[in-house]
Order: sequence, then structure tokens, then C-alpha cells
Amino acid sequence: MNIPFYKMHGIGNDFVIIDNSVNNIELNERRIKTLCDRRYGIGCDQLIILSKPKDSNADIYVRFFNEGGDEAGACGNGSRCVAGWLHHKYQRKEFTLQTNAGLLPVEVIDNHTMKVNMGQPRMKWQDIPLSRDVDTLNLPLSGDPAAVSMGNPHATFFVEDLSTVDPVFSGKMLEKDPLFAEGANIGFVQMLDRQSMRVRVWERGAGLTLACGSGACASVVNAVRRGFADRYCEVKMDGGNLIIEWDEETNNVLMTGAVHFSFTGQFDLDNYPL
Ligand SMILES: N[C@@H](CCC[C@H](N)C(=O)O)C(=O)O
Repeated sequence: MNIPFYKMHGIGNDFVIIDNSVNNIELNERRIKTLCDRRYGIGCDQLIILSKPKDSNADIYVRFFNEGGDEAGACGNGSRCVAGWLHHKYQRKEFTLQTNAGLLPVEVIDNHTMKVNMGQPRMKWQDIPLSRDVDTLNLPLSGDPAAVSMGNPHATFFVEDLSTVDPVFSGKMLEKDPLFAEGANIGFVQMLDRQSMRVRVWERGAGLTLACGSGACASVVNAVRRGFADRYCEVKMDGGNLIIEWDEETNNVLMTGAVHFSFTGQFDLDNYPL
């Protein structure tokens, strides 16, 4: 059985998108891992499954799976790519995505630029979630990171010089620290000035990616909380740049950046056994 898929990326963070409202394929960890595997499958950082929304205010229900097989509540770049996919299909300028982290309004700026409202950051230790009651602005870990949830858990390390950090070594070690009840995405941030920063993120369940949208949001939120940044920042990642705005009135975090279709195709479901 041949299943259509769409390969997209948001500044290098790449996704395989499957419209399951049409196909209804059965998913399990093994099948997800195989689809995401760059050696044997199509290959991507995250698999995105679209289906009919349960909420009548939403246009589509979106689920994100890391290449490791686990499900994530939020994915910023993935949400922007789904906005690009919807725009391509329906030629509208506004959509609402239903995700496991809530309803996310998206705005089409132009054919390749999408703005997602990622909602309000959560800073209480239980909401991140951490495994115990600690100050989320200064976690009791070496390097003094700050934690926040953008619908998924993030820890942000502020460093003087990003070129001295090995995000693979440190990320691997920290992702599953017992302080993070459900693991965490580990971000490393070098402030350039109050409105720009360089960021690299070791993603939970996916490793070092070229960009992480929710990680960019978390970096700006934590930089503002620490007094390092203004609420409007350019975040420079290995794959490109994002504009992040943390709105003072609504407390929502807005993310704007480019999305691109890489290719579309079909895969034979029989090669992806359950
Ligand atoms: N690439 C993403 C985040 C994907 C999920 C993350 N790895 C997690 O497990 O929370 C983004 O752009 O936000």
C-alpha cells in the first residue's frame, strides 16, 4: 500500500508529514523510528501526523513524534511547516492547529514565511515538568540553566562563547537528568546583544538539530527572565534565523520564520512493519 508523504523543513529542522485523515495508517514506535531513520526510511528529525481535529475551532489535529519514537507536545518549526502545508492546500492566510499543547493560531506572512502563536510559557516546576520543587530560573545543575515549558520542556544554558560548547556531549548527558521528569531539550545560548542571540539545541529524542523552534522561544523567554534580552529578538540557529516576540499584554510567544517543501513522494507501507 502506497502512502503519500511530504518532506518539509523549517530552517533545517526537517519533517516527514503524513496526512492521516486520508490514510489512517497505524503507528507504533518501531514504524515511527523506521520512517524517521535516515539510513533505511525517508529520514527526518520529527514525523508529523495530521488528522481530523476533535476541537471544532481547529483546522487540523497535529501530532509530533521524535525520531526516537516518543511523542512531543509541541514543535515550533513543525507547526510552521504544517501552516505552510495548509496554505499550499487551501490558499488561506490563517489557520488554527490543534496540538497536544493546545490550540495554536498561525498566520501566513507570505508563501514561505509563517508566524505561529506558541501560547504562554509555563514556568512552574510542576508544569515543565521537573521532578521536584526548585527555582526554575536557576536550576540546581552545573552551568546554572533556566527551565521553561513551551508545551515541551526546555533547559537553557547561557554561555559566553558558543564555540567552546560541545552540545552533543553536554546535551546527551543532560537530556535525561533525573531533575527533568520527562527529559528536556537542552539549549545553549550566547547573547550577541539585547535583541539577538546565537542558539544551538540538543533536542530530546532527536539529538542536535539545525534549529529548534520551541527552543528559540524558550531561549528568548529565559533570556528576558534573566534580564539579558528584550521581548523582541532575532534567534540565529545553525539552519537559519527566527524572530521571537514575547507579547507583554497577552503573555503569548510568537515565532516567525521560513518554511520550505523539500520533496513529496510515496512510501510502501509494507516496508515499514509494525
Ligand atoms: N524541533 C522542535 C521540537 C521537537 C520536539 C522536541 N524534540 C521534544 O521532544 O520536546 C521545534 O521546532 O520546536
